Amino acid sequence: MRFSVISIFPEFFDSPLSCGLLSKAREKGLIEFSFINPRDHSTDKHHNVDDRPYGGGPGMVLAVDPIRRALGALGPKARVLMLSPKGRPLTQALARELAGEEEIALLCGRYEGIDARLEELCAIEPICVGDFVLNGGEVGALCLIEAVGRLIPDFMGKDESADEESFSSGLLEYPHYTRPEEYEGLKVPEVLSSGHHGRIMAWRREKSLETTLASRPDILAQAALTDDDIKYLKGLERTRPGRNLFVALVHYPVENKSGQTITTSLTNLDLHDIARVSCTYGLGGYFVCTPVADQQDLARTLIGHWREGYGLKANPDRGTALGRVRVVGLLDEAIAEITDCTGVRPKVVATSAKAGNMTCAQVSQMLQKEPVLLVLGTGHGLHRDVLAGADGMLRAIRFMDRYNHLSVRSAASIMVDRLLGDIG
Ligand SMILES: C[S@@+](CC[C@H](N)C(=O)[O-])C[C@H]1O[C@@H](n2cnc3c(N)ncnc32)[C@H](O)[C@@H]1O
Repeated sequence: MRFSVISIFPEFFDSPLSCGLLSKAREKGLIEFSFINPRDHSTDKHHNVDDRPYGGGPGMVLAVDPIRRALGALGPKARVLMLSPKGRPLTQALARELAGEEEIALLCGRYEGIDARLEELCAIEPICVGDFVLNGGEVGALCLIEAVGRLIPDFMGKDESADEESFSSGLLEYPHYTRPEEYEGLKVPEVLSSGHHGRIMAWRREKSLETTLASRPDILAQAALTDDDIKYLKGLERTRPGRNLFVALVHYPVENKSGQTITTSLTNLDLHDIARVSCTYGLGGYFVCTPVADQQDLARTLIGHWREGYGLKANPDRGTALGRVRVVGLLDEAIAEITDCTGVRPKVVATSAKAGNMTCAQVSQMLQKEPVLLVLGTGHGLHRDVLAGADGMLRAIRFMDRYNHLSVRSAASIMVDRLLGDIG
């Protein structure tokens, strides 16, 4: 495989490519490197390659012409990648795909980046090595060279090493140990000295699942899992940020179509469905807020049927879900109850189909450390005073579309799932 690096700092690569396995791969002829400096392709008498940005602002921009000329020096089969924060993320799957190429060209930006017209003129794939900004593409190019290079046959002592590593199976790798067998009172797990291949494999899979759950639940949610994996995960202790999430369904004060203050009636479906969501996602609780005494009685009668009456015999699971419902008069009572039981006043996050700028990621972050009360409205939405009194407002579901009229039950399910997913 050949890596052709287009960079105004080719010397950047001297040391990393002259040690360790990359240097051995070069000696064995598995990988070849060539460097193209855009300065050598500049028609400017001072070999300048950058200029000031149109529209003003700080920094310089790499000009299109010297870079385009530099790309002209590549072989016909080169797949041209440009290191860029806006690119496709560099993942193990992409590294595997790239390991099958004959020639990879790596275009390294500097300063504010490269004149945007280059991408209109040349077939270039932008690649990003992480959600952060580097000074230039060179460090990213080195990441890619190493991630791809080590997947080339014969690069590593044993090719199977790559199959068991983190990300290869969609999970993080299990922990490793070496001698001494005991250090500072910490022993190497007994199973690893048992010589029992089957037990060692099973232990490693379990540790891999545990490590991924603890460190990267986001990738666990996407990983291919066997029935045994799922059974093992079900038995694991885990922190459940969902316990910090409370939901309130407000029947007063809400607004009608004309913006007048109204009280809406309770619906059996809202009661059941949001209770089931609350139970499924392990929420801290679900408050139904109505100051109307008859409506409160009705809610308690319905709950009683499933908790103690005939419903309990017919479907005990429903009783479990409805056991989470608390009937209160006003939202403030829900806030006071949560404050009493958690010792902390919850952050109140209002919801609306029309407005809101808090992201689910921000609220998920809050749930890691404090209780949050997600407030849903009925009728034509929460009263303006409730919105004004909230600590924040969650961005509307499908905020970019014209039609986003969901039932409050659907909205509650979607929001809770976005905040907690399968793992939270
Ligand atoms: C200072 S950065 C330019 C950042 C650019 N102004 C922006 O905000 O997107 C200079 C160069 O570093 C490289 N670079 C910086 N961060 C990167 C990342 N996360 N992944 C890949 N390349 C990156 C790119 O080649 C980029 O053109």
